[in-house]
Amino acid sequence: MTTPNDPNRVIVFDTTLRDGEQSPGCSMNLNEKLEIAHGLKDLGVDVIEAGFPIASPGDFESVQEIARQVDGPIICGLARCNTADIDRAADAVKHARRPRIHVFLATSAIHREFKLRMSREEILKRAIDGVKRARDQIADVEFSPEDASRTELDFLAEVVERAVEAGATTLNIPDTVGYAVPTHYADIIRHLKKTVRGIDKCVLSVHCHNDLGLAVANSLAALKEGARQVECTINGIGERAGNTALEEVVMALRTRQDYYGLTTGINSRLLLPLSRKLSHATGMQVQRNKAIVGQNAFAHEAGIHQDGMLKNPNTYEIMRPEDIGLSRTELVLGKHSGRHALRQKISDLGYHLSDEQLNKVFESFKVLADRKKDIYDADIEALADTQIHESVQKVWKLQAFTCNAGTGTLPSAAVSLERNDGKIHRDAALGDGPIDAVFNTIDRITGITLKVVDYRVRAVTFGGDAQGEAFIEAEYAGKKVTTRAVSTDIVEASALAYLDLINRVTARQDRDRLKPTDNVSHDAVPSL
Ligand SMILES: CC(=O)SCCNC(=O)CCNC(=O)[C@H](O)C(C)(C)COP(=O)(O)OP(=O)(O)OC[C@H]1O[C@@H](n2cnc3c(N)ncnc32)[C@H](O)[C@@H]1OP(=O)(O)O
Ligand SMILES: CC(C)C(=O)C(=O)O
Repeated sequence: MTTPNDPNRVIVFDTTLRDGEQSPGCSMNLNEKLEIAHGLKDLGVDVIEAGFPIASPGDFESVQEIARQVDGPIICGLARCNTADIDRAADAVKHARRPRIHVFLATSAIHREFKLRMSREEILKRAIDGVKRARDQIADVEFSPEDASRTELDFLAEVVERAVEAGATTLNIPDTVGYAVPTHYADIIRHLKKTVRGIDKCVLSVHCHNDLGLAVANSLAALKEGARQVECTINGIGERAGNTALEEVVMALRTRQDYYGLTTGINSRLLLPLSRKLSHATGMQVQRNKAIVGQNAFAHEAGIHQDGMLKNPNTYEIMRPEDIGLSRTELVLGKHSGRHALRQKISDLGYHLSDEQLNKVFESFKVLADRKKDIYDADIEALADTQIHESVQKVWKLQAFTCNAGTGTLPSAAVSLERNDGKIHRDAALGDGPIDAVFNTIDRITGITLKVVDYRVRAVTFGGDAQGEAFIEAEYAGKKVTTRAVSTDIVEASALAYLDLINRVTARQDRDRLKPTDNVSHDAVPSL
């Protein structure tokens, strides 16, 4: 039997594989169902409604295999109130260590009149017969008066009482069409608890649909009134707008233990992995802002929130991400973010900018965020690199140069550089061409030799006075760096670009010479 000893322990009845699978586009094959069923067992659900065995040979086989292979939870099969359905369900679940049959019959006037075409008396008889037939085969029988929330209260109480008398061990009160609202649903549960004889011998269960977006709220309201089984599905999948989302109801009970005083047997850290597994199996994506398992559920973009989160996560999070299986909260950078979050991101990316540098990056970040929806780490790196690049102290400045090239002459260059101490350094060298000669001369003056691995020039404007851009990719101490410079003279553009790389290397060497205690933003110097 399923009645837990602890009166505050809620039985989690998962119907992902039955009601969940009824949602269009969510059909699963046998292997997928087995995989989900094992996941549900690991998650710690108490009951797995594995399918509706009469529905198809495939459904029967799935329920049967789950009953055979998944040991731990109660394995349940659904049946209408007729002999064939009940016997088929009994056959499917019989191999489970703890089998259950779930029989249902609609009780509301609209279903009686238009769907079943049965009188109240016929409904009572079919319900009693159904429960008895199930009880004859399996000791654990759940009965559901379908569309209970739209059923006349007195008749609902009568059907439920007769089902108890017939041997039902769990009484489920479905809000089949998601019509209930929390106070109304709580009233129904309270009324049944007060008026139905023998109801205390059964577990009172709730099964809610989300047509008005109230499935979880209604379930919680019923649990507060004394229901002790909640029927739900992973990601809230199910007919139409879905069922009560397991992850939401479980985390609500856990987070608001102070209010409900109820517990479940769920290992909440497996919620996200199972949610993802189900999405993959069904192809049904979880909406980004879905509670608990949505991509945004633990993501913050607003600067004021990010600042609060960095100071103390409790300011804007009521659950810890790791409690649902997420490694950490995400601070998403976007147009609403502030300096605190940007600083954190920049630091996570390995930069150590000064306040002044950060402010400059922040300004360009805001301009970028206005234009761009998603800001990636690479965007932030580019902004930080640009800022660092601009703030590198220029040790060497090009003062003058000449170069010679032509048929029958050796390509040569003479270069004059000014160091930042004001001294002028001059030298000359040969090369494979005039530009190579300029680079060689710069090497001789500065004492640094770069290995150029890529070199390109292109015109960046039009006409005879077009600006030429020189692009250089070079290697120094095993690290690659690129730069570009623009001039109307392509040899000068090349010399400027090369000198820019030399300046970065020099800055890096200077940094290495500085003591760690110096009040300088050392790591702001890009590595070469
Ligand atoms: C609220 C819920 O989620 S209930 C579960 C709903 N899930 C499903 O329906 C999915 C699986 N269903 C199926 O594969 C098919 O509907 C089957 C195999 C069960 C039945 O198929 P069919 O025999 O062709 O009947 P069909 O689905 O067209 O109609 C349902 C019949 O069951 C009857 N019925 C509905 N609920 C019940 C019930 N709880 N007890 C007895 N009979 C019922 C209907 O009145 C109708 O009977 P009728 O043929 O005499 O008019
Ligand atoms: C079979 C019952 C419990 C059902 O799925 C519903 O009423 O929604």
